[in-house]
Formats: sequence, C-alpha cells, structure tokens
Amino acid sequence: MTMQSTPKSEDWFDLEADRLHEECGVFGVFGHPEAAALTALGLHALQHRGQEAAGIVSFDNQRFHAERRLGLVGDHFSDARVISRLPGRQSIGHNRYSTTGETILRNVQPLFAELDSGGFAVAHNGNLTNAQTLRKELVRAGAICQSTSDTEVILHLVAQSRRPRMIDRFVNALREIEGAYALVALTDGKLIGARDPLGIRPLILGELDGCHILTSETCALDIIGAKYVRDIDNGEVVVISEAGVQSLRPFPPQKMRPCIFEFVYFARPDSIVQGKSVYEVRKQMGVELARESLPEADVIVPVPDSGVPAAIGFSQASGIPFELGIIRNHYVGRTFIQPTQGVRELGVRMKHSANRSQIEGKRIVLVDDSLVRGTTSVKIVKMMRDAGAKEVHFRLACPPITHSDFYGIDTPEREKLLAATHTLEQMREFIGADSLAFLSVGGLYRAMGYEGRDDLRPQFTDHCFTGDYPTLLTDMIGETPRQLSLIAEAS
Ligand SMILES: O=P(O)(O)OC[C@H]1O[C@H](OP(=O)(O)OP(=O)(O)O)[C@H](O)[C@@H]1O
Ligand SMILES: NC(=O)CC[C@H](N)C(=O)O
Ligand SMILES: [Mg+2]
Repeated sequence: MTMQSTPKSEDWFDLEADRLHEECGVFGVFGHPEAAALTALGLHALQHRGQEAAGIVSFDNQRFHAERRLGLVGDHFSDARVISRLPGRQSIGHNRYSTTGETILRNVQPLFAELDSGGFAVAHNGNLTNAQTLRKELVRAGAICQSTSDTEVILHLVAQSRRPRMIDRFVNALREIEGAYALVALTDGKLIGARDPLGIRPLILGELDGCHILTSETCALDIIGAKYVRDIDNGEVVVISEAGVQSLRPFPPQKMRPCIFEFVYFARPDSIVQGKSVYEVRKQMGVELARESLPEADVIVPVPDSGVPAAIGFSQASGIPFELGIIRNHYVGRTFIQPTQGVRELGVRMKHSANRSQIEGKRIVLVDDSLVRGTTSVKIVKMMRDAGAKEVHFRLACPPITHSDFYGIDTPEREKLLAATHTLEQMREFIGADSLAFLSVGGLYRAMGYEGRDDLRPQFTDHCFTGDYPTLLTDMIGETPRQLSLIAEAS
C-alpha cells in the first residue's frame, strides 16, 4: 500500500520513539452471575498475549466496577476479595504488556468514561495508526486525556458523537479510527464487540450456559468450558443484550486479512484461529521448512516454547529425531515482549538451559518460530556450543522479519530487527551458527493451506515479512515509519 505522507509531528508529541508496542488479550461476558470470575479465568488463559497489566470492569445494572492492576492476572484476580468487588452479570477484561515508560496504572485497560448517555468501558487489542493525529485534534478541541494510550481516543470520539443512540456513536467512532482493533466494550445494558475492517486482530464469539462470551482466542473458551460459536467477521460489530446477539456491518465489505503473526508466534497453540489449529499450522511450517532447507544432522532441538510445534513438524518431515535439548524454566514468561533489551537478555538467560545429554557431540538443528532482534538465537547457539554440540544449524519457521509492526505487536524501529539490517550470511555470523535458513513467504502460505501468497489480494496481513502494510499509516512520518508513540508518564 502507499503510505500516507503526513507532516512531521511536533516534538512534544514524539515522546517514545524507541519502544515496543504490545499485543493484548480481551475478554467479555454477558449475562452470567459470575461474570467477573469467568473474565479472570479467560484473562488467565490469554496471559501469553500480555503480561504487563490486567483489568476488569463489571456492570451490576446500576453501577460499573473496575479493578486494574499492574502484573499478572493470577497475582491479583485469583483473590476472591478482588472478584467480590466486581459484581454484576456483565463484565469485560484486558491483558496488556508494554515498555517501561508505559507501565503505569492509568494506561491499564479497560478504560472507562462517564458519558452523557451513561457509562462506557472499552478494552482494545491492536494499535491505531491514526491515534496520534486524532488525539492532537481532540486535545486542541479541548479534550482532557486521562491516559496516554491510543485506545483513549475511542472514548473521546464516542463522547463527542452527536448521534442519539450509543451504538451509533460507537460506530461513528470506528469510522474515524484506522489500524488494527479487536474491541470489547460495555455499556449499561450491552456488551459490544468490534473487529477492524480487515480483521487484523482476532475476536471470537462463544457461549456458556446460554450466556455470551467474547474473547481474543478460543483457549479462553476452553478454560471455562464454553462453546465456540464463531469468529467475529472483519468489519463486524456485535451488540449483545438481553435481546440476543445483533450483528452490524457498518463498513463496505472487503476481503479479510488477519495477521499471520498470530499463527507464527502470538496465539496459543491450542487455539483455533480463523478455523485453523495454530498447533497444526505451526507443525506444517516446520514441515515446509524441512522441505526447503534440510541440513545433515543428528537431532532436531526446539527452542521452547513457540518453536516446539515447528520442530516436531521438521523432525517428522526429515526423519531426524526430535529431542528436548533445551529445557525451559516455567517461571519465566515470554522474552520477545519484555519492555527493554536489558530485561530481554536477562530473560533469555533465565529462561533456557541446555540439556547436555541430548547435545554433546551431536550435529543439531535448532528450530524456532521467529527471529526478531536475535537476542534469543545468539544466546541459544552459544549455549549449545558450550554444551558440546558438534555443529549448530539454525532454522526459523517464518521468513525474515524485515519490517516493523504498527498494529500492536512488534519492535518500534526497523533498525532493531536483525533481518532489516543484516544479510543472511551476516545474520548467521551474528548468531554464531554453522548454517541459517528461514522459511520462505511461499512456504509460510503453503503451511497455511494455500498454494502460495496471492500478491494481488493477499490472504493475510504479513507486512512484517513483506513490507505490505494493509492500512493507512497516518501517524507515520516520511519514508521510515515510526512505531506509533503516544504514551509517556508525565507525572
Ligand atoms: O530474536 P529475539 O528478539 O530474541 O525474539 C525472537 C524470540 O522471541 C520469541 O520467543 P519468546 O521468548 O518471546 O516466547 P516463547 O516462550 O513463546 O517462545 C520467539 O519465539 C523467539 O524465540
Ligand atoms: N497493543 C495492544 O494490543 C494494546 C492496546 C493498546 N494499543 C494499548 O496500548 O493499550
Ligand atoms: Mg521463543
């Protein structure tokens, strides 16, 4: 797509260019007596999507109740006293992670506003690519922002809409925003779900004992024993009330383009995304990778956790035995999404250790799902050599990540992406492997069940690998788009 050229933003607004943007999980319940407890369980199942903070807002037909915390879901929302402060049959929740500068309570979602029409809470997975532009206009017009999150512009747009019905005001707000969003929102009487016009971020409808559930992933349905009903369509808004589920389609129809990185890394392997088992697809990525680039080796070693299914596929396709040559400490979370490079490096050392008995004297193939900055691979290759590996071959079950993400998941700057600044040979040298290979874009699409990428009408949002951004990037500047950067702690 063509990037919209916009005037350079003012310095006061360019607060945190060097930061990681986060991926989140959302969950909503309508009509269950234990709505908040179910939401806490759902958020626990979605913990992999964000570990910085969690929040729940409930509605008891009179008042809204909110609990927001920095930290993991289980650290706070397993406490019955916290749940008892969230009464009502309606509830929404959010998991979040971000950089240090943003690790502040006032950015923790769901965000809430008291509008003239009543209370309105919203939780957002994704990232808006024109939030900075909208926010400037809103602030100039007198809006007082309480958080520094892109999501807050949605509240202001809803508040300012002159339409009489809340749902029309919400839809009006959606027409203003660009980028990626899966939203769950709560009004006094309705649970609302919305997915951006391309369906970049996932949103699922489920059902438990006749009550309705919205969630980022199906694994959050499984934990509470709820049934999968369907994926929310791209550009669809669902309004759930005592009258049932009403579906609105306020945008012109267009082909869905879900984010392919959900399949590569973000989603939990037991989730079904767009009808596909994430586990099966990841295994198939390993199969395609083995077809494309198979070194002579004695053993296939996965880089836990996300590399495991691809390594199984690689092993099955190649006939080379699969062994757990790296043991993962289960008390350390994801490292790719830690806020600073220092913490990420520490995380990798704390997280993985070599299983010498499976490594020593062997030619090993390490299989990981993706390489972002190279932090993990450098450490792991050295660890394998220190454990006596004879040869270390590194295989990545997705193509080189050459472009930043502006839809909520990736590094802020291209310079931080190893593949954006290094050739294949330079990367091999950097990580210290005997050989290095990535799955091709064609192989990735074959693993997804297609003959290949349809370059005219691509099936997925895959800009990380192709540079093909599917939406306007209104907030970005010139040739090198910057990660949207709105958030700083002013106090
Ligand atoms: O090149 P890097 O910057 O090191 O990032 C890439 C690594 O980050 C991710 O793992 P992560 O540890 O986040 O999560 P996981 O436990 O789900 O694999 C991914 O699976 C790679 O292993
Ligand atoms: N990126 C996410 O999914 C989180 C939602 C939103 N962009 C935030 O910063 O809170
Ligand atoms: Mg990993």
